[in-house]
Amino acid sequence: MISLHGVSKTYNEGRPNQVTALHGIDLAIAPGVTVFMGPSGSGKTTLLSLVGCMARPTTGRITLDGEVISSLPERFLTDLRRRRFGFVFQRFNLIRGLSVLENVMLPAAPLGEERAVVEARALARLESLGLAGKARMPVEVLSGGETQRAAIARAMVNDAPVLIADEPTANLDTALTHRFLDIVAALRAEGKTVILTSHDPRIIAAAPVTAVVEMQDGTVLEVRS
Ligand SMILES: Nc1ncnc2c1ncn2[C@@H]1O[C@H](COP(=O)(O)OP(=O)(O)OP(=O)(O)O)[C@@H](O)[C@H]1O
Repeated sequence: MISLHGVSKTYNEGRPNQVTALHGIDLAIAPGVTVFMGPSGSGKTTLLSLVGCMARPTTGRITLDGEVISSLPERFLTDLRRRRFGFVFQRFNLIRGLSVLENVMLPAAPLGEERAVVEARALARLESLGLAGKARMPVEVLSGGETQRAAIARAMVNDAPVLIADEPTANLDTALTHRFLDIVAALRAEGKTVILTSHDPRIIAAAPVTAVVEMQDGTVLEVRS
């Protein structure tokens, strides 16, 4: 369970271009699939970056399974980020010149596990996402949908309990969106917490979604679950 207590975020504090992106958010995110929606600029990406410990709130605190994560020193935060969170970026950010398998194994490198252990886990993830046959190929040969699945495999290689994805279906057609939702349903069945932002009505109406959080002007307008 992730909890936000009075979380605010102000960018460029004290400067003429100061923007308060989040205003005193109180919210609980349970295991399952939570989708953040709302107009552009309503604070969705900012909220995801705070929950994923990529930035710190200006005020308030965030807890993960009861542990305060919003005020940890940077060196603990980096480790926590690697072990507890997987990220799928909108552009997927796979590294060209490396194979699919090498890309998927990357987030495990700093954790110091044996290469064979990580490779087995990465291959198992690729297999479950239907990409085992492409593991040794360069990422450049993947289609759009395959690239997304490789990015999900990479995000999940450390078996993190929380997957965060910003607009994951923005560039996908209907068939690939449904495929993505099947993957999300499988992650939910594994007991993971999946946190998404989306403008896509197909996602919001989808079966695996457990909660929809509607944001407006840096506040939570409504939570439907
Ligand atoms: N790094 C930053 N520096 C300054 N202002 C920022 C920064 N990131 C976001 N903002 C501002 O914070 C507000 C919320 O932005 P955010 O990206 O969180 O919204 P969003 O709901 O994710 O929008 P979109 O749907 O367009 O991605 C906006 O006014 C934006 O301009």
